[in-house]
This record gives sequence, C-alpha cells and structure tokens, in this order.
Amino acid sequence: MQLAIEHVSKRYRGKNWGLRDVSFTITPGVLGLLGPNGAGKSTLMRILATITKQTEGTVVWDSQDIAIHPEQLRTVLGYLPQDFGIYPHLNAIEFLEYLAAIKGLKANIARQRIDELLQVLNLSEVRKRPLGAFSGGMRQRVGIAQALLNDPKLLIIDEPTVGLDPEERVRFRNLLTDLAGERIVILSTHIVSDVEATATAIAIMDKGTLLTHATPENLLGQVEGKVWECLVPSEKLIQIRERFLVSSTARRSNGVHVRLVADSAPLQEAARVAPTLEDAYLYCIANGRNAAGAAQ
Ligand SMILES: Nc1ncnc2c1ncn2[C@@H]1O[C@H](COP(=O)(O)OP(=O)(O)OP(=O)(O)O)[C@@H](O)[C@H]1O
Repeated sequence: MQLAIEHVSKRYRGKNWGLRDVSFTITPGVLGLLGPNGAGKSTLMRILATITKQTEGTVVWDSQDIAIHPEQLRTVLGYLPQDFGIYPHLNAIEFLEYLAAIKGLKANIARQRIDELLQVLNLSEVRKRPLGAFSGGMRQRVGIAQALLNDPKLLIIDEPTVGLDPEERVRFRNLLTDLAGERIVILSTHIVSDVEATATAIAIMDKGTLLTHATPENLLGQVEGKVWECLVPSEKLIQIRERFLVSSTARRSNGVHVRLVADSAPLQEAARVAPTLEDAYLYCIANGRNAAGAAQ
C-alpha cells in the first residue's frame, strides 16, 4: 500500500502556483505534513483526496493513476477537509447516516459502524443533540467519525486542531495514535506539536515546494548540536532575533531565556541543548528560504 506523488504541480487560475514539482512516496503510518500558511498543504490534500486535479505530474495509488481512476482510491478514502461543514439541525446519528448513505454503505452496516464510532469518539451521550449545539471539539470529532465511516486505508485530515481547546487537542492526538495501524494517515498542520508524538514521517512544505520528507529522528539529527539556550538582557533581544534563528523566548526576572538554532555557540555562555522537532522545522524552513533567496 503506497501513495506515490510524482512531479506534481498545481497552478490556479490567475497563474498562482499552489504546488511546484512535488515528489515523494507515502507508506503506512502517520505522515505529518507541516508548513506555514500558504505552503500548499491544502492544495496537496485536495489533490490526494481527488477533489481537485493537478496541472502537471501524477499521483499513483497502488499502481493506478488517481486522476484517471479516482474511484479505486475513493472507496478506501476518509477525508476531513479544513472547512468541514455540518448541518446544524441534524443530530450526530442522522448526519452520519446521511453521509454513510452518500458513501454507499449498506444501512445495517452503517448503523453498527456509527454506534462504534460514536463510542470511540466519545460522542455516544450527545448523539441525539443537534450538531448546531456542539462545541468546536465535538464537531471535529463528528468530522473524524464521518472520515472513518468506511474504515479507510487512506485517512486525510487537514488542520485538525484549529478551534480545539488544549484538552481537546491532547485527546485528538491520543485518538490519532489509536487510529494509525495498517493505514496511511496524513495530517496537515502548521502546529508542530500536533504531530510531534504521533508522526512516523514528516514532510515540510513552504511556498508550494517540498523542503524535506524524512523520519522525525532524521530531522532531529539535522539540528543535533545546533540548538542553544542563553540568557540575554531584554534590550538585546531584537539584536539576537536579527542575527539568529530564535526558536522560543521566555521572559524571567533576570532577563530573557532564548532558545535558538545556530551552527556554533551564539554567545560565550550559551548552553547546547537537545533539539525538538520545532527547532528542526524552523531550521528547515529558514534554510529553504535562504536557498530560494540565493537562487533568485
Ligand atoms: N482556489 C485558489 N485560487 C487561487 N489560489 C489559490 C487557491 N487555493 C490556494 N491558492 C494559493 O495556493 C497557495 C497554497 O495554498 P494552500 O491553501 O494549499 O496552502 P496551505 O499550506 O494549506 O495554507 P493554509 O494553512 O493557510 O490553508 C497559496 O498561495 C494560496 O493563495
């Protein structure tokens, strides 16, 4: 089971490029697709979900070009788009039954599956409440339930934690770990911590291009020995930000604790610390932009 993306580009009307020559192969596990706003994540997700077609290149699912044979992929696809809409007057059961019918599931199988999913997603108690009265987190879980109706082999979730409170985010991450198994899960987000614990592979995009596709360990290896922490007086912070790639700051009574990524010690008293995926992500984006700047 694999999804091969080969030289895929997408040009929107108005000549805006959404993607430029993206190639990589996705295998079972959780792929964290990371990138800032406008990186091209949703464009790629929509192409993989056969909602839109690329301008150039091919996407191959188990030896079939999905632009020519979308039906083969659609039967095993679960998709939660970024702008998932609900019918506010339907309750969770009615809504999921409606979507199961659209997906062509038999009524008795659908009924059983919906019961299971409502339980797994902790929605059983509110199953008869109109969706209009649901919180953001509850709606998100209904969205995930609909994506799982057909027990998909390919599950695509676009920006899943937008609008969730911290507790709901944690619950969502745990759910994702349970869902992984023998399927491909693609999770697109600009929040690194959403995928930190769950991803088995990470793809980083910026401005329509793929910067890297690697294991989390491999990405961390790229910044090993390059992450530093130091204490600087607050008036020096602007200067530090101009010179270095600052990953985070924390204001304390004795100054500002700065965490940054640099090839060598930024200040004499800086201490080398273990990298996180957030450091690796920032480093990758900054390097990509530097390389693009140098090429222009
Ligand atoms: N329908 C469209 N028409 C024209 N340009 C578009 C369209 N959709 C996306 N784009 C452009 O394509 C580029 C990639 O957008 P895309 O939405 O795929 O990025 P993203 O990484 O998902 O960002 P976000 O997190 O903000 O949704 C952006 O420059 C965007 O303006």
